Amino acid sequence: MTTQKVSYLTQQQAKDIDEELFHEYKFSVDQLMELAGLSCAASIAKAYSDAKKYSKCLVVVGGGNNGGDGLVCARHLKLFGYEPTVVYPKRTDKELYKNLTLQCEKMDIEILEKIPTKAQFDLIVDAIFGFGFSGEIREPFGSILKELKALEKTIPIVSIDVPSGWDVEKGPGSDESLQPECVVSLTAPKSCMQHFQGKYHFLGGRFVPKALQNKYQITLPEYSSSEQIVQI
Ligand SMILES: NC(=O)C1=CN([C@@H]2O[C@H](COP(=O)(O)OP(=O)(O)OC[C@H]3O[C@@H](n4cnc5c(N)ncnc54)[C@H](O)[C@@H]3O)[C@@H](O)[C@H]2O)[C@@H](O)CC1
Ligand SMILES: [K+]
Repeated sequence: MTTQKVSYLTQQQAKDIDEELFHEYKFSVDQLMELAGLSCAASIAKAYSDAKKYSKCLVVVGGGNNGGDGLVCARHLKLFGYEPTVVYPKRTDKELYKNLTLQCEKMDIEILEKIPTKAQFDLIVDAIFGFGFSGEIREPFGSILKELKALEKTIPIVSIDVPSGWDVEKGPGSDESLQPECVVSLTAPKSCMQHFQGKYHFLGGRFVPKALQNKYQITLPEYSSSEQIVQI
């Protein structure tokens, strides 16, 4: 764990940095998503390293880029020896998402529409909402978050970037706000993470150019050598 200082981003700053990465630095979405999803799987492999004990991972995927990170994460978890199942209630009608879904299917990762009631899982990956979340939670995600909340006391939840149901800046508020055991912040933690009380907080998404970091005056902990993640 690091004791170095870390900055927290407002929702607008997260969106501005995202825009700049794509439009000024000309990264493509799939480039950054691959690194983001990989760092989530790497964080899981670090915090929940016993791939037998935590074999059955349920990856719950939303319709935006946070969901895309979840699909990439599922693929890497499989390569790391876990047995992920994806729940993808509203498939995104874009080529990138279709490709990510196909890649999972071709790696024998089951893709379901609903959370199975009978199956037992060892770990839940929350890839429902990231920094693009706002307003009242719309269905089917309100019901899905309720189902996950009923499981969170017995199964550890790992949230990608922002715990779903949390206001990106103010933190948990509604009854549907998850209380994850682990969060993997991407690029830099969002303001809501100042309210995080879980066990593990990692930073991943090691793709921020120094000039961009300086422009937004973001202080981040140092990644060591070739590591994709650093524990905060
Ligand atoms: N530059 C970056 O920082 C990167 C960000 N990435 C990921 O991209 C995420 C942001 O992606 P997006 O901007 O696509 O946004 P999100 O994926 O956070 O959220 C957008 C999705 O949630 C839905 N949604 C929003 N509010 C809702 C509500 N109240 N009820 C129901 N549905 C709601 C939208 O319809 C949309 O499908 C980040 O959190 C991170 O996970 C990574 O993929 C790569 C790089
Ligand atoms: K999330």
